Amino acid sequence: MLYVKAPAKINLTLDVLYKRPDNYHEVEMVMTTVDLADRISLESREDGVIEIISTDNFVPNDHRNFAYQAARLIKDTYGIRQGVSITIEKEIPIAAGLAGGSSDAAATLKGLNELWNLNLSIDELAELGAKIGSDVSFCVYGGTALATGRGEKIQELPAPPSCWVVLAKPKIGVSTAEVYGGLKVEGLEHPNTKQMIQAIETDNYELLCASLGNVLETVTFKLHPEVIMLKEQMRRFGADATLMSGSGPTVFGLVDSEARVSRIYNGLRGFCEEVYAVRILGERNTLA
Ligand SMILES: C[C@@](CO)(OP(=O)(O)O)[C@H](O)COP(=O)(O)OP(=O)(O)OC[C@H]1O[C@@H](n2ccc(N)nc2=O)[C@H](O)[C@@H]1O
Ligand SMILES: Nc1ncnc2c1ncn2[C@@H]1O[C@H](COP(=O)(O)OP(=O)(O)O)[C@@H](O)[C@H]1O
Repeated sequence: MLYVKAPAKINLTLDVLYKRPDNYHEVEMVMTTVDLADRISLESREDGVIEIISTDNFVPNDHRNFAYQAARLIKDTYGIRQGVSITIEKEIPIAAGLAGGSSDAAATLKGLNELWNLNLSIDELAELGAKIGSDVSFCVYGGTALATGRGEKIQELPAPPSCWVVLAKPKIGVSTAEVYGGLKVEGLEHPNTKQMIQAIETDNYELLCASLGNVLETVTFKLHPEVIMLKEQMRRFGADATLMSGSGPTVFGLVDSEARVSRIYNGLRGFCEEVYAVRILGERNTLA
């Protein structure tokens, strides 16, 4: 049995440059992993079957599961005869903008590389991951990175300034495809990606807070106005800066003092069930 951690990501910036002919959007995103993670265990089996076991009823247990797709891809690409039982202990909220499914796929790719002695490099695993979803390559590397293309081209960045991240997810799920589909690229207010990278490279927490930005907020705010309210509440309870992660609806707040973390956490818990106080992981993953 092999255990692999699958951490969630947040988007510190998310910019869309244009809509591509293949119907994806060309993006520029600064992403980082946080220490809220699913736990994946993998057990090789001789009958060739890929089995998904999860206690969470909202996690698909068939070919729709991204971890299933990762195992299928490895089996088909490298002609592997064995199967695998994949147990997913879900901690990351689903359809939340935190890349839970993509991270499960990335952890499965890394785990199977080890379990089946494939000796693939992290770059090869990231390339395989891009076939499953745009966020999977980033999840293979973890840490902090600039993601471009449709999200699959990854340039490593140093760890951001140390701080706390309070995450709050309203009781709604958001479809990534619907949010991208509702975006009007003309007239967008673009985040300053270069300034965000500078903030990270110079370890400047104030500049990082000032550089947060996500163009998808405009779409999700229209669909679900409660997300704006949550951002405002978080700010009122004392977060230094707030942003929606990915396509949402999770909102995160950055805080540099531990005392304020509990105030924000306790304040939000009053009207939002899913609240987490976590740290930025910062460093890149090593292979499983
Ligand atoms: C918005 C982001 C930000 O990190 O994350 P989430 O909110 O999903 O966590 C990502 O761009 C989501 O990546 P991911 O969830 O892997 O998306 P995919 O499965 O590749 O694509 C789902 C759908 O989103 C749209 N899509 C996705 C990526 C992209 N660059 N342009 C798009 O237009 C397409 O309609 C696609 O069919
Ligand atoms: N391992 C998995 N964990 C969670 N959801 C999954 C998984 N595999 C496939 N899905 C499907 O992917 C959809 C998006 O889920 P998720 O990756 O959690 O969100 P997001 O794209 O917002 O980061 C879910 O609605 C779910 O049906």
